[in-house]
Amino acid sequence: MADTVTRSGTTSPGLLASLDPLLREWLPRQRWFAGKGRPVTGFSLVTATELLPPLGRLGLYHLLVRAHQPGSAGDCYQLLIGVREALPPRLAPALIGHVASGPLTGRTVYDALYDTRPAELLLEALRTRARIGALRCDRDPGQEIRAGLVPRLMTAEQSNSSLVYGDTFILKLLRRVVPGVNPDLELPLALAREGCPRVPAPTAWMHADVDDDTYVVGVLQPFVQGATDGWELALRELAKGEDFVAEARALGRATAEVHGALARALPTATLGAAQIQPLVDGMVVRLDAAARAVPALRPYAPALRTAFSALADLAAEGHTWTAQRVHGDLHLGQCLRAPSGQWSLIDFEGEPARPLAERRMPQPAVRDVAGMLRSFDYAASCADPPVPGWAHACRSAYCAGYAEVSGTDPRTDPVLLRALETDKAVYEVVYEARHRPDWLSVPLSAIHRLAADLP
Ligand SMILES: Nc1ncnc2c1ncn2[C@@H]1O[C@H](COP(=O)(O)OP(=O)(O)O)[C@@H](O)[C@H]1O
Ligand SMILES: O=P(O)(O)O[C@H]1O[C@H](CO)[C@@H](O[C@H]2O[C@H](CO)[C@@H](O)[C@H](O)[C@H]2O)[C@H](O)[C@H]1O
Repeated sequence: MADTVTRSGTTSPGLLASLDPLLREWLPRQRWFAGKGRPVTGFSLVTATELLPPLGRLGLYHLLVRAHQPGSAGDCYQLLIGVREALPPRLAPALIGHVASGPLTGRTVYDALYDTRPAELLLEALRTRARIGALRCDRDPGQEIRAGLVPRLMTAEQSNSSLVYGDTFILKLLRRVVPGVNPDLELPLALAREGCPRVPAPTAWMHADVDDDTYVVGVLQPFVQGATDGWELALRELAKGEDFVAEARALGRATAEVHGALARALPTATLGAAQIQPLVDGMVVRLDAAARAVPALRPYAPALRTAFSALADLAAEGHTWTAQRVHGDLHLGQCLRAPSGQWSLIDFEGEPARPLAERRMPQPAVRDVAGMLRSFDYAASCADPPVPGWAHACRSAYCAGYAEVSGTDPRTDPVLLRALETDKAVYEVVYEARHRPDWLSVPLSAIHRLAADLP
């Protein structure tokens, strides 16, 4: 690969100027674009690496670009831009546009993740630990990567983009990137070191080095073949009127296994009043912001605040909690069930909208439990006709499974659980209002229950 790759630089400024009008139109339409609802007013280049020169049939650029928007410094996105004379019909969905000015005038540019050759180049770069321009690949020497695996782009609704190679590996290319240690690589690596089998161990990874900053831009891991995610499975069982108790219990056990391994692998902390107060303050700030953004939440805000103040009160009385690294955005869709029945947890990025430093802070492990409990509630809300008691049975089984492995039933700390479930439901209200307004009633019905402090 090295001989087909040249370090970029000279063409980059002209390159971005010529892409600018096309990206302004294309970027906001992408599922993974985080700045929805605000116009993109321009771009600046963070780094550009020419992977294939645009002289032949196919040119290829790896870019990190900052998209400027009113009211923020602008998020940085990873783009893999292909350049061709014209797009074959199979690449029509990848079209970004036709360049009207600058060094690529007259050429067609497109999202190269849809294209076989660029996807192959990425795997080859990881396999060979390539260093190309800003890109630096590394891999686990203990795992073999066979050359020549056939790539396909996943079509699932995602916050990032993933390529599957021969049903053997999956490469997640992070779209919105921030400099620093990314928990989506950090935690699976730590779990692999602990020998935890509940999380696919990273096989290889790619960084972009820009001045003093390092961005994690891609993580390759074994593909769990024939897996079904917990959300799909739960909906399937609900549609048949079947309970999900055995799976919920297995998920509780899997979550506790992962928590145990994370607590062994990475620092833990004790949270007393001094540490709980900022945590509670954060919950209140998020609630207030959510109530400003979503008017339907406002009538519940005073009652919801009592869930948070009760936690602060308990801390003031001298109660302490253990904090550790957690998944941070655990829900049924982040759990994969292999045909063997084994569960794996994926996507350790945390809630994407939160600052990285916050996502990497030790927290009560019950935060993940609260996420899963909310998820059973979500699934039950989708059932038509409703299956009475389904969510309650799953929630109980999940907590019981968690207790079997960890020795602690999350329900024995109802104040913490209610605060964290409330915080999650508030997050979901904002998430749904922003991304899926038709679903807003799902977290709002939980808000109604939590505000009344009902089980
Ligand atoms: N190791 C894996 N094996 C099989 N499928 C996977 C694996 N990792 C992710 N997936 C699939 O890819 C989808 C997206 O992965 P995820 O890490 O959640 O990405 P995102 O952060 O973009 O949401 C998952 O919902 C799952 O269907
Ligand atoms: O998987 P992501 O990291 O992109 O997570 C985001 O999207 C999720 C929806 O796809 C969202 O999850 C919410 O909806 C799920 C059902 O679709 C439900 O199972 C979850 O419990 C609920 O929170 C997640 O909150 C968001 O961060």
